[in-house]
Amino acid sequence: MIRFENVSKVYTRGARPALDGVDVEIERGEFVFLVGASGSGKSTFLRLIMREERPTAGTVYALGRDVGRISRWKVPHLRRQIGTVFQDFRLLQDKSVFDNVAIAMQVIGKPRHQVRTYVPQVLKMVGLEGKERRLPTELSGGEAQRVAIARAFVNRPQVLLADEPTGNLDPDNSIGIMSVLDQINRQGTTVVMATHNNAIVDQMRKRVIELVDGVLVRDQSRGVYGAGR
Ligand SMILES: Nc1ncnc2c1ncn2[C@@H]1O[C@H](COP(=O)(O)OP(=O)(O)OP(=O)(O)O)[C@@H](O)[C@H]1O
Repeated sequence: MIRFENVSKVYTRGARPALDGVDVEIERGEFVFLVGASGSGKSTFLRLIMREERPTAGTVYALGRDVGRISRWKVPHLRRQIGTVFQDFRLLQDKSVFDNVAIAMQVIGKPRHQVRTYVPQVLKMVGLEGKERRLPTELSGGEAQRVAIARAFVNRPQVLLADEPTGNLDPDNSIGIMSVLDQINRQGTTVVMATHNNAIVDQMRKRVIELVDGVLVRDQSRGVYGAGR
């Protein structure tokens, strides 16, 4: 599903690599935490998968393709199959909850009857039934992140990448968000989540990949945040 083969990423010539010789494989249907200190390369790892960056050396495969080499015009097609969620939600502030999610379907040309059917279904799944007409300013942080997840998932991507999705949330809301991500994973979507949230990682007992200064130092199934360190 996702494979890094000896991947390095150097943003600025002469600077320390953001990723340094990373080799790892993530299978279809897995749930993986990516942990490490600030600046250890977690966001870079995710950006390489969605082709926001290209590797300086090595190869990144996602969904059967060499992501660094697909032509520019095929990048949108790749991204359709990869949902993304960020710490800061990134909602359209002047659009309702419903419209924030509907847009993800409309931009890829899904017919209106499908939008009317699937948007309420996915909003229900994330626990926002009855809040379709609210604006983002009328939501709590936890609710806003649920909208962002609904938007990322409504087209049923094969992969969901989440960069610090609980970073702005209190512990209760974080647990709620993790339960939604877990449900999504149980429906078959591969989830890769970068996080500093040790309580969440310790509680979920999923695979943990740890980066230190761009080097993969640990890959543990059913791991915890700071094993053996
Ligand atoms: N666009 C960029 N240009 C230059 N350097 C960058 C760029 N993006 C990231 N870096 C550098 O690459 C390294 C890894 O950054 P990255 O954002 O991947 O780390 P991270 O683990 O996601 O950090 P955080 O937890 O703070 O988000 C850092 O040293 C960072 O300063």
